Amino acid sequence: MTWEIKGSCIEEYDNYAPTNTTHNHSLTVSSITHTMSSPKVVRWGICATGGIATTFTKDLLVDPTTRGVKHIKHTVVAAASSSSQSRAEQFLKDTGCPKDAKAYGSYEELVKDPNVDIIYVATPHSHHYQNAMLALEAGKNVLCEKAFTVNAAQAKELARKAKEKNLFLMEAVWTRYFPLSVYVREQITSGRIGPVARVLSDNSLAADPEKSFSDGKHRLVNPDLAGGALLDLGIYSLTWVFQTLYHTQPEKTRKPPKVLAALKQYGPTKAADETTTMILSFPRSEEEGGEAHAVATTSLRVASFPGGLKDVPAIRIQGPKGEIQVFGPAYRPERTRVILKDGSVEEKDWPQPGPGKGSGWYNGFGGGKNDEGEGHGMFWEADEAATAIVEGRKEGNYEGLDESIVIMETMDEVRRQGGLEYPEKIETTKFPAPV
Ligand SMILES: NC(=O)C1=CN([C@@H]2O[C@H](COP(=O)(O)OP(=O)(O)OC[C@H]3O[C@@H](n4cnc5c(N)ncnc54)[C@H](OP(=O)(O)O)[C@@H]3O)[C@@H](O)[C@H]2O)C=CC1
Ligand SMILES: O=C1OC[C@@H](O)[C@H](O)[C@H]1O
Repeated sequence: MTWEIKGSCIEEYDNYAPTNTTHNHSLTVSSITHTMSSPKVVRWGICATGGIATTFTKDLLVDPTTRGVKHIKHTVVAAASSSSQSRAEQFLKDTGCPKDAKAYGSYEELVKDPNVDIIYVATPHSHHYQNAMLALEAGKNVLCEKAFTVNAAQAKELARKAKEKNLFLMEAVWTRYFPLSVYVREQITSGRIGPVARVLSDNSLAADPEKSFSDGKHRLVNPDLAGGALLDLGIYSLTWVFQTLYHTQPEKTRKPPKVLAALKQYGPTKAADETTTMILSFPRSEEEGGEAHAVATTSLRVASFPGGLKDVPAIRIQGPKGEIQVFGPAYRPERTRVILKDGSVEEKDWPQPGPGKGSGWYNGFGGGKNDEGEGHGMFWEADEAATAIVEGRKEGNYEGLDESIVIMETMDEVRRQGGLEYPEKIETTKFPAPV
């Protein structure tokens, strides 16, 4: 096999374009051209065996050429469960992993496996810091589920450790890597709607919490697991705000927002948020359009789409020349609409590619579905992580560690204003956590 890296140019997802459009779509995923006789295989180790680990692993095993990706392939060489080795074995079977993949009964064993190139951390956010640090300390690259950590101090420590060890580290905010998100950012940077003046962003699920999580143990409401709407769902409301108002700015001039927050505690546990709303103000020079505003909101009580209705935009990105609307759940949108001042309207559908229908998604508390073989959309972030490793990059292209840290700082400030603190054992930066 040869794997040649050249100096400049782009890689295209040339088989994947939105439907209902004549738009000529090419996505820049790297700053180098890959010329190869066969794709580079990246070997994954899966840390935890819960809901999202299952969805992600199934997506990893979808043939990348079904989305036009030819320069890399993914394989799963190991998975670990903190509960038992047999659970890891079952996980490997259920997700259709290669027969020789190793099953471990502890995360410590997984990170020592010399065949693993990158670890995907899929534990509750309360545990991301400890689990990602374990992997980095052992010399492994890491893709870590959202929310990256419980607080910004932990995020900074992980970034520091990755740098010290010269390892790749990325927060797994899958939505950022969707072709739909790339398209939206391109509409902004090309100036199509003018400088963005305001963003309205909602990611809310009417989860019926007292009924669905009546014992208070579910990760969405359990303070020991950093429960609440903000870290689980609000991160997507903020993702849309940051990827449109912050990431689209030149790195040198990006400035963190001022934040004003209202946070309602979830009654039964009083240590997780039920509904949180943030007003953000991004400082900008006059040449950049001046100060820009955002309202980002999230809730476990009420829904962005009551009754499953998806005809209300979850995100509205507004500029003087027009507005971009994004439909479907903020974490997995499937349609965009651009409305320009001249009255023209352009709609695009963005179904997830893959062998299945791409119609279901895992929602973290028993709803939704995860159809056999469907493209869920988590492969885009996996492609980015694998591409970075092959290229020798240490961060993701569409959300670097500095940006993950600024977002964690924003959520810290929201929690400070709302009086939401988690137990010290999960807020700590000590590694390993004191028992
Ligand atoms: N990107 C996305 O779309 C989604 C992302 N997520 C994120 O993924 C993470 C996991 O969520 P999800 O898969 O729904 O959660 P689950 O509860 O389904 O799975 C979490 C897994 O983590 C492991 N684990 C380790 N320690 C603990 C602990 N103390 N309590 C509970 N589980 C533990 C367990 O696996 P084992 O016993 O094998 O070690 C468990 O199965 C969260 O950070 C969440 O924000 C969740 C849903 C969707
Ligand atoms: O990341 C997520 O996206 C889908 C949600 O339903 C889930 O709770 C969350 O963790």
